[in-house]
Amino acid sequence: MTMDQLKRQAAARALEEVRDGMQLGLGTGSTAKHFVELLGERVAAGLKVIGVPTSEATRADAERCGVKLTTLDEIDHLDLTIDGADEIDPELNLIKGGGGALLREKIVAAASDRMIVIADDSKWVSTLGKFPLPVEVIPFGLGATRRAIEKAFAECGVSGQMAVRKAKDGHVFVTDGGHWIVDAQLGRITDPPGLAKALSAIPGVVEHGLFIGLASSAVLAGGGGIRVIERRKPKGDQE
Ligand SMILES: O=C[C@H](O)[C@H](O)[C@H](O)COP(=O)(O)O
Repeated sequence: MTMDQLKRQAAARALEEVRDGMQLGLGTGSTAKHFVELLGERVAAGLKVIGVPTSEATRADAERCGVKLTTLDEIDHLDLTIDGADEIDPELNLIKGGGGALLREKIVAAASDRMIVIADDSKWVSTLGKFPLPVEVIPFGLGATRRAIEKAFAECGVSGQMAVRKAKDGHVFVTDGGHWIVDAQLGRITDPPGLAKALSAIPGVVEHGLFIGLASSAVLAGGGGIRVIERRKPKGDQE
């Protein structure tokens, strides 16, 4: 089975959790795209849901698939968010933002009663950090922000190369919110909640790709079938 087929299987399993009338957060990336397409098929067959997209790319996909959309200004909460991830650890802490959508993804996940992470099982790791950690920053004062990020890394016992993300055309990658992303090659993040807190305290950091205590469950598709892992601690618990 190809990686893409595994992603679609995980998306299909998560779709089983969707009920008529739900307000959904719609994630970003190649796995979330499968979910939006499968959701579109259910909508065409009569399912009534409304979604909040986490990126302009997902907005376009959802519109193409006939999924009705709204915003977090028009509704006050979401029942369920389905999104992919770049890494998932056994506590269901995540690294997200490989596609640059981390800011809207985190706002949507935080506004949602539940978040299901869908992935092929190559995303499952014992310790986060092999995937470069995306940190979304304001371009103004970037030198100072980078120094503050380095200091936060040192205080949290991690270090590694940082690079401003470039788009395929070689220009600086600009997020949907108009910010830049610094990717940090940390290798091993031993205290994800501690690092998340330290990064959030830096003025030039808009958001970072550590999702702590947000995922309720993970659906992992692999050669041996599908595994569903439930988070043991309540949503928002970072200890
Ligand atoms: O910014 C992008 C998102 O966080 C994605 O959910 C993440 O990068 C995983 O994407 P994919 O499903 O394409 O591996």
